[in-house]
Amino acid sequence: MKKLKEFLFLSDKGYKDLKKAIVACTITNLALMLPFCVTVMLFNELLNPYVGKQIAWNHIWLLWGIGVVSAVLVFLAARNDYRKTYIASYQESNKTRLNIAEHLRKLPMSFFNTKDLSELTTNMMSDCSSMESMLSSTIPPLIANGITVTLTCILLAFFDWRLALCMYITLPVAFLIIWLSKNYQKKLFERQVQAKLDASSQVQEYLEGMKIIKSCNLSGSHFSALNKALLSMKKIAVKVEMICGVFMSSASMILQAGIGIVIFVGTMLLVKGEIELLPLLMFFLMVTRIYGPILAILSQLTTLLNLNVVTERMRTLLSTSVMQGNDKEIENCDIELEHVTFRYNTKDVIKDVTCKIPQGSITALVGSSGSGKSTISKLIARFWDIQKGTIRVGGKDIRTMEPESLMRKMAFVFQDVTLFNDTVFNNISIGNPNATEEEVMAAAKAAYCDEFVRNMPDGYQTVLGENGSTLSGGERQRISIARALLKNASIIFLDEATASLDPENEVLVQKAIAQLVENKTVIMIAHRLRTVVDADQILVLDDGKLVEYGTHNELMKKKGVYQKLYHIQQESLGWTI
Ligand SMILES: Nc1ncnc2c1ncn2[C@@H]1O[C@H](COP(=O)(O)OP(=O)(O)OP(=O)(O)O)[C@@H](O)[C@H]1O
Repeated sequence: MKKLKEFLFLSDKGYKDLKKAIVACTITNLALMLPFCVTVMLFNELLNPYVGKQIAWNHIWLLWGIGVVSAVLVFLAARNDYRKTYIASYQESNKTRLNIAEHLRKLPMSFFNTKDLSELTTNMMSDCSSMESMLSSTIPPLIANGITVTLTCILLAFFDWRLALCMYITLPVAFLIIWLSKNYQKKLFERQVQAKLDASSQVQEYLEGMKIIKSCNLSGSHFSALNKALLSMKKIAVKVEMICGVFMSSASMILQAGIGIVIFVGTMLLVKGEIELLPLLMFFLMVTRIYGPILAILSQLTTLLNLNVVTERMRTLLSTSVMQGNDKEIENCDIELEHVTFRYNTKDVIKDVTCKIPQGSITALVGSSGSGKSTISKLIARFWDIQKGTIRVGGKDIRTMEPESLMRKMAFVFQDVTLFNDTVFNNISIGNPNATEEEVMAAAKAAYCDEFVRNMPDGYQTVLGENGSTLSGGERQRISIARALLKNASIIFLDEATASLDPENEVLVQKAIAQLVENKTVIMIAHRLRTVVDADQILVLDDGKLVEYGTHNELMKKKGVYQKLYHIQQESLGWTI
């Protein structure tokens, strides 16, 4: 049982609930035997005239009474069983989903580099659902059925051990069939899980790429990839059903052959006068009922034996170590990079970078596309841990800092703004969930959001749709600035937020940014060099190396990479189409 707890990642409460559910299921099973016993006793009374006795009508009425009471008991036991199994298992799987979400938040970004989104969605939804059904409709009934069948077996052996033996003689063979087929079934099951993952990944890609598929008329090739994935999922599902069906039917046929054996042996014993009619009838009745729970055990056993297939991915996910660090406070916001080298996969993308970003300064990161500007800013925010060197904020190595505490000091305004399918108000207040309504409004006003938000159908309570699809680029950008303003972090990262905006929106966003960066340490990733002319220092990156640094004037005088880039951009401004 302890193993089961680890296997299913149960909390202490979940484990206790599971044990309660097993007891509740066993009680239901035992309660279900009451009407059966009453029926046997009724038979006994009604058969009295055939053995020269009188029917005792008071007994019959008493048995009727017991029958009604046992029906009520069955109802109460079933209700209790439902509460203890289903409700508890839904609560537990909800907790597991939240645990996964919480764990994901603490994982380094390198983990997400190796996972695709649909796999994580499957983890949270489908794997948790499988565990939910294990907890509700597989494990408690399976164990309860096991207990009931064993108890019944012992009870029947007291009546007549020979018939009890006949009843259970086929059971080991049926179990053996399922046991021997378990490895084969597991392989099939693994293939089915993989096919489902592939299909959901294809569906996600298809939906995400809908715009491109439509605009480039790619319907044929993309649809065929999706079609192929769905087809192979169907094929493997049919195969699994068929093969599992064959094993289950064989086990069930062999098991139920026990009915014939009981009838045959029972009749022989009756003819020889070694058994009375009533116990024989009881065995006949029992034999038709007992195989139901045993078959249920057999079919659930397959699922239980494949449990690790379902839990394997969850285990990998939940056992991936989270980012370490306990320090919560920093004294200032001076940032220092010392011989920093970093790679995402195999190739170094940041190479031996050493630089200082003083508190309260504006530092611009410039360089050609792919030179490592975004990577440097993500490393300072500890989205990834570096492989060589040290990054310090306020004099402390960021690897010793608790990622959340570090993140509290930082706010980001990126070009690709992420908005949630929630109200405008909630999208802004993500910056500081404890902010009052007035503070949220003030941040929205300062970020020039107030006017367009008030023109929306429900004002601040308007739901934005998935990723704010109903807003323009500039509006989305201003909401993200309001969010950052509300966070009031000391270090601001700007990924040249205005690069893709029209002039009118650009002016508004620039004004909002001016409010945001006042008295802050600012790191801006600049694509257009005219925006960095006033920066306190400019770091020039080339192929992951820091090749130059200084102010605009200093770098222009150097006549190096920066000056070259600057001139190229100046020339391009003069181009017309
Ligand atoms: N998540 C990632 N996984 C693997 N490689 C990545 C990842 N992100 C970036 N890279 C690679 O790292 C290198 C630096 O990328 P980065 O985004 O930091 O450059 P950049 O200077 O910001 O580029 P741009 O100006 O085009 O945004 C590139 O070669 C890029 O392909």
